[in-house]
Amino acid sequence: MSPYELYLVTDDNQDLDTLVRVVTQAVAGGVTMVQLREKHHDVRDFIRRARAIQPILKAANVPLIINDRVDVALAVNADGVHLGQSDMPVHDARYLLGPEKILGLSIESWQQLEEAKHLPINYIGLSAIYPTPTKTNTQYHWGLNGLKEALAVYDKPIVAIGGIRHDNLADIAATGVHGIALVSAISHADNVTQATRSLKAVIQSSRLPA
Ligand SMILES: Cc1ncc(COP(=O)(O)OP(=O)(O)O)c(N)n1
Ligand SMILES: Cc1nc(C(=O)O)sc1CCOP(=O)(O)O
Ligand SMILES: [Mg+2]
Repeated sequence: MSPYELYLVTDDNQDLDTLVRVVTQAVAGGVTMVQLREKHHDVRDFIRRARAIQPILKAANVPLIINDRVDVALAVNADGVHLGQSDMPVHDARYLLGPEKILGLSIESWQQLEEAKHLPINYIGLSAIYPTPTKTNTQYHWGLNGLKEALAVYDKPIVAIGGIRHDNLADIAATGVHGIALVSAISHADNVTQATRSLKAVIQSSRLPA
């Protein structure tokens, strides 16, 4: 099983109590990785929110990934960082984080995919599979065929992100992609645990036999 299989990216609009509830319930439902994504809070709140969810994730052995900020990841001793194309360059991040931490990079074009083959990263986020209201500044939409082609030419794990929900999940999972990252399908569910279990069941039943 890939550690990226069902990857929750948190909703930065949710207050601390909601964040803790969503992460607790998503872990109960079987998420395999959690990224804390903060776009509005200051660095103190970012660290506070990371420390609030960290014990829940540690108890369940679910890695905590910090979005954008290597300093926050180092401060809380998170398991890794996810960087975009305008965040800290990956060589600098790898130098600061050391060889063991998980480092992910968003890939928004075929040229970036080619360049990523030579970078010291653990996985890429294929940005974005479909347009999504959760992040409106995505540069390119890979679609199902782009995802399949990327899987054919890139050797490290690929995480699909953007506009993935219950009704299009099976097709994405059937490509054999290593991970599926979701914000709203988990964070905005009425019953987070049940939604997570159900998403995971779709992923596992859609995978081609090895
Ligand atoms: C798993 C994953 N993939 C892509 C992204 C997007 O990162 P980025 O391009 O840096 O955009 P922001 O999330 O920082 O707005 C991601 N966060 N996670
Ligand atoms: C955080 C993020 N990054 C993306 C990218 O394509 O780089 S899309 C995205 C948000 C995904 O939200 P939802 O699952 O609600 O569509
Ligand atoms: Mg970023």
